[in-house]
Amino acid sequence: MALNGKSAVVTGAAMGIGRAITEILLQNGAQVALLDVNKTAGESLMEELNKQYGADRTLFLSCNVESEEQIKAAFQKTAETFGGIDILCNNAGILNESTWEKTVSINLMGVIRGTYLALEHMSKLSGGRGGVIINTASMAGIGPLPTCPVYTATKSGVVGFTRAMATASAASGYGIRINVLCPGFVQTDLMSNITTRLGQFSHLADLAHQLIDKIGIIKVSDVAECLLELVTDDTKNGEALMVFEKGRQYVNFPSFTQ
Ligand SMILES: NC(=O)C1=CN([C@@H]2O[C@H](COP(=O)(O)OP(=O)(O)OC[C@H]3O[C@@H](n4cnc5c(N)ncnc54)[C@H](O)[C@@H]3O)[C@@H](O)[C@H]2O)C=CC1
Ligand SMILES: CCCCC/C=C\C=C\C(=O)C/C=C\C/C=C\CCCC(=O)O
Repeated sequence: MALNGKSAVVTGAAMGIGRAITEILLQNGAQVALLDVNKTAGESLMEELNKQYGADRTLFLSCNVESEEQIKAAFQKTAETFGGIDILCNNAGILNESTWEKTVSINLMGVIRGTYLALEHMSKLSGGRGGVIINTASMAGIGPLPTCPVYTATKSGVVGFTRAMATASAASGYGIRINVLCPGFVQTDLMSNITTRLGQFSHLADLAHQLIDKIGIIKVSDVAECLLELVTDDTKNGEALMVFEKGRQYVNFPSFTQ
């Protein structure tokens, strides 16, 4: 899919990986609605991007992915402003093992809420143009991160949801491809001051550091380049793409259908 003139929505767009995703979509010609719960950071980023890409290319919408109502309103506003929705990046996420119900609500339920509400705008069965949905999971969703069992569970959930929805979409004729990004450690705010957010597992922080030494830390731009591949390559549906210091790798899952 070529991105020129396409309309995209990115959740958790104000900083970190979401910001890098927003920038790569803009660089490739898309119009982007930035959804984030952090109004100050979101509005200031939109001002910066407006100067760089032109005022008609971005739209900041204050939106908490825990709220169905707020997502619905944000998608409606995006569709009215840009004339539809072609790309959704469900990226917003947190890591907090102490407030674990909130972690589930944002990381897993937020992705499901966003996807289901987007179908109303994107699915060819409900008058949409089809398109692509990319969910941000983590390598933690493939192999466990022992310091963060609930975070790991949400990311495994996002991988499973994406793969099942991708097959459901193809079998139903939605015209939407759905893929999942699985980054390793990425230099963002989520990685800093993490020890308190590991809750009852903070004593295991050394295990995480050993993993970091093993797989390295990458830049947000490395993740954004993988997103671009998953969005633009029309052959990719139901794929999980890992990205870490050694490079990128599609996950080979066992197949039970042959
Ligand atoms: N940084 C890392 O090492 C990795 C991060 N990830 C995932 O990438 C995604 C983005 O994380 P980062 O950029 O690292 O984090 P970050 O903390 O730098 O940025 C997260 C953004 O999401 C927004 N956000 C948080 N809760 C929200 C909510 N309820 N509704 C709307 N927006 C909300 C924040 O305001 C912020 O702008 C997350 O899903 C995270 O789990 C995956 C693998 C590794
Ligand atoms: C192959 C096994 C799983 C590898 C998981 C790799 C990376 C996942 C990263 C994330 O999704 C989230 C980022 C940070 C994780 C949390 C703890 C790191 C602790 C760092 C610290 O204490 O400074």
